[in-house]
Parts: sequence; structure tokens; C-alpha cells
Amino acid sequence: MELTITQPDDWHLHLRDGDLLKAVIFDSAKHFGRAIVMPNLRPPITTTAAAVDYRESILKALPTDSNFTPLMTIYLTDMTSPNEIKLAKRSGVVYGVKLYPAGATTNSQDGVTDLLGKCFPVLEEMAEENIPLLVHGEVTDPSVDIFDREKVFIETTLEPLVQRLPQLKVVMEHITTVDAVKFVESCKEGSVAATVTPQHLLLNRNSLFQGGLQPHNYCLPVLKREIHRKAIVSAVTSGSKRFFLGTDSAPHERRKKECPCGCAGIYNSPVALSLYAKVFEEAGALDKLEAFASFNGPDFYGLPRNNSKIKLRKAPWRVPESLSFPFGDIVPMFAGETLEWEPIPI
Ligand SMILES: NC(=O)N[C@@H](CC(=O)O)C(=O)O
Ligand SMILES: [Zn+2]
Ligand SMILES: [Zn+2]
Repeated sequence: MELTITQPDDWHLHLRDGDLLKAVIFDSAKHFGRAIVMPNLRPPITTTAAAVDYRESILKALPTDSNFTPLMTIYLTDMTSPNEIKLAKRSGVVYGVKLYPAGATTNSQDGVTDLLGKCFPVLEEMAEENIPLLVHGEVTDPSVDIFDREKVFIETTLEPLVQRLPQLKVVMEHITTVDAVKFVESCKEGSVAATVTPQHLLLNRNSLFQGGLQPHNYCLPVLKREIHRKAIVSAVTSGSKRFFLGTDSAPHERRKKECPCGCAGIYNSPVALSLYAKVFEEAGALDKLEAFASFNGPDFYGLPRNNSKIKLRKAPWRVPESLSFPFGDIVPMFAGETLEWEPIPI
């Protein structure tokens, strides 16, 4: 069996920089036409000038025959000025501003401490310039249970934000709960949307502990209960335009995952399309895969859909145990397992 669909884009991707960038970019460029590239480098990409430079280094790292287009983002801080938003819009290469609540996830230490208090003029400028806010939606209060941090973030930050600034476009990134599904569905279509990762569609929190501690299934927001996974699967396979593909592929070297204080992030670029196809097939909704993977994202961002196509062939293929590079190994999601759908560019 074969399925031919419009080439998908990845609306949430970590490409890193240096050797890691060169190691991972091929896996994204092979399957995806474009990707929203997250700015959480060290130091973070907080200005348009830095985003322009980062974009150049991504283009340099690409194979020469690749048409892959990086869509850049800037990292919001308490100090970001409304003028930076004007520069971002004028650059023509920045497509979003990323909100990391300070301390929420990998390289978020320079993130925002009080969104509505400190960043409101910047948010107003973003609404004016039609630049979406891309949100890592978790509170960082250590007294809030880690499994409740998304829900509490919706109540304390997103609901008031959408109420005060309904013109601002918001993407709730990597949603993990039924609460996020309900919130996105309650907002105006075209103003609030969500990306969904393969891991949050396929795994629940048992996968963190199955047969022992599983560091390669650890990402943020952390995997949740089965009821949440089911709600997210229903949402994306319903055909709703509010949900689209964002892998959150987040490579870390093996030694930074398999250690006493392992990093959060799952490297899923090599397997993402196979896994999304599996989810839609199991839900009896393969006919809805193309809109999720290739239409809803560009439609939300106001960009054209891709013209190129990709084929998914239903044939078993084995995911490598690990990927070796001169600087070390990266263990991909579902390492060593056999998957059913193989993407073939055409
Ligand atoms: N998802 C993750 O677990 N990690 C991401 C950061 C993020 O998207 O929160 C990373 O950059 O490693
Ligand atoms: Zn995140
Ligand atoms: Zn991410």
C-alpha cells in the first residue's frame, strides 16, 4: 500500500547549532519542506540579527540539492522591545516569537518571568504585525505538580492572554492534555492553534518507566496519562484545522540523556512521519493525515502549501539503535524497533 501526500512541514523543530546541526539537519530536510526552527540555543536567538545569522548557518549545513526552508523564530525575554518585532517582520525570515517561561525547559533560563506584566507592549506589537506567539505552555512554580503544569498555565496565562489580546495569534506548542485540546477548541479558529508531537500521540507516562527508567522517552512537557493521549489522538484525527504537525524533535547526545541528570528532549525526526501515519491509520483516519501534516500549518501561518509530494509506503523498516557521529551518538525515538510506514521523497 502507498499513500501520496503534499510534502509536510514541521512547525516545531530544534536544529541546534555547530556539529549537532550538521548531524541532524539531513533527517528533517529529507522529509519536510519547511520547519519552524526553535531559538533555544546557548546563547538564545533573541534578536532578528541573530536569527538572520542562524538561518545562514542552517542553509550552509544543508545538502546542496535541498529545497528545505528554515522559518526562523526569536526568543522572547523580559527585555525584548516592540521595535525588535518591527525588525522581525521587516526581515521577511522571522515567522514567530517563542515564549519560554523562565526555567520551564532546555535553555529557558533567559525566558520570560511575567508575560502579561512585562511583555504586554511586545505582544501588542506582535498582534499589530501579525506575528504569532509560540508557547511552551507550562508554569514553572515548583509547588505545582509536574503533570499539572500545562493545565495551570492555561488557566493562569493563556486564558487571560487570549481575553486581553484576542487579535494575537497563538500556537500552543506540543500539547499534552485534554485540557489543552479543550482550550484550543474553545478559541476562535485561526487565532489559536496547537502543534502535536509523535510522542504525545503514541506514548503515555508508563513509557517513562516500562522495564526501568527510560531516558529516551523523557521530554517536556512530560508524557501524561492515557486519557490525555486519547484526547489528543481524537482531536488530530477529527480533521480539525486547529491542530498541526510539530515534531518537537530535540536531539541531545546519548551521554547527556543517559546520565544522572538527563536532558529533556526526544530525537524523532527520522521516525516522525512513520509514527504520525501509524496514529492516523490506527484511528481509521488516514484520509485526514495530509491536512494535519501539510495543510493546517501553512493555512494558520498564512503561507502557501507546498507543491511537492511525498510518498509513504507501507513496508517494514528498522529504526537504527543509534546514530553515530564524530562527537558522539544520538539515540532516535523507537530505536531498534520496526515501523510500518516508510517516507519516500518524490
Ligand atoms: N521538548 C523538550 O523536551 N526539549 C526541548 C525544549 C522544548 O521544546 O521544551 C529541547 O530543546 O531540548
Ligand atoms: Zn517546549
Ligand atoms: Zn521544543
